[in-house]
Amino acid sequence: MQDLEAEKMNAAKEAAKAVRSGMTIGIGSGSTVNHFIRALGERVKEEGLSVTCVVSSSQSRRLAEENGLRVIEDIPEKLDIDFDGADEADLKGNLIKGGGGALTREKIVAYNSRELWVMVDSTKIKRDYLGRFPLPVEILPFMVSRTLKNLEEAGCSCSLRGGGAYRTDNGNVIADCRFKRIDDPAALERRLKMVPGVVEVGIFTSLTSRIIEGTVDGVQVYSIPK
Ligand SMILES: O=C(CO)[C@H](O)[C@H](O)COP(=O)(O)O
Repeated sequence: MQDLEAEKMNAAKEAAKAVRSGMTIGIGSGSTVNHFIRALGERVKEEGLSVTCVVSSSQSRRLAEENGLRVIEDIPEKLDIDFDGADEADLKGNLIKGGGGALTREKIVAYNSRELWVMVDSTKIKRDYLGRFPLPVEILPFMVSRTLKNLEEAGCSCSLRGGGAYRTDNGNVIADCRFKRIDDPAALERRLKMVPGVVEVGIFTSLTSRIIEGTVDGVQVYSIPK
């Protein structure tokens, strides 16, 4: 049986090796990122690395601080590298994110970083098309039933995460949108962002620089040309 946790850990440990003292990095959210934070925390403790980070969720913030990382909220310069996970990734670097609900801050952090390194287990890599994982879209709670209908006009069926009870760190709700398949991620991202009430769409395009896929005994690294 595949040990996905071991794959995530291998990807995270490999990524953590790239951090150098003095860097300011982005840190996303999720179980793979949690492995990354712990691996980096060990390096901070053992090697005395000085690392500053901007994190994309309250949960990652807690773990980062517990592991001795310095967390800041804002910075005028771009971050050196953003390290994050994904729910799906293709080999052009298109991603579906937001399984953990932190997609808006994750996209802000990724956009404002020189590089985005994505750490995934082998089940997340999709060689044909994205869209088996329901696409998370963060929306305002105001007139939410109309926003869901407007999203469905793009060819999906939507449900509110937790029946509407789930709230993001920004106080919004998440619509999980089921498409049969996503053939043109960039066009769909643009289309959904036009719907009033949509705060952010969990499709990430043109941001990824590197995908680190954890395998049973190591990693496979894919560099994504810009
Ligand atoms: O986008 C995310 C959170 O919003 C995560 O990166 C994504 O859900 C993957 O999580 P995990 O590493 O637990 O599989």
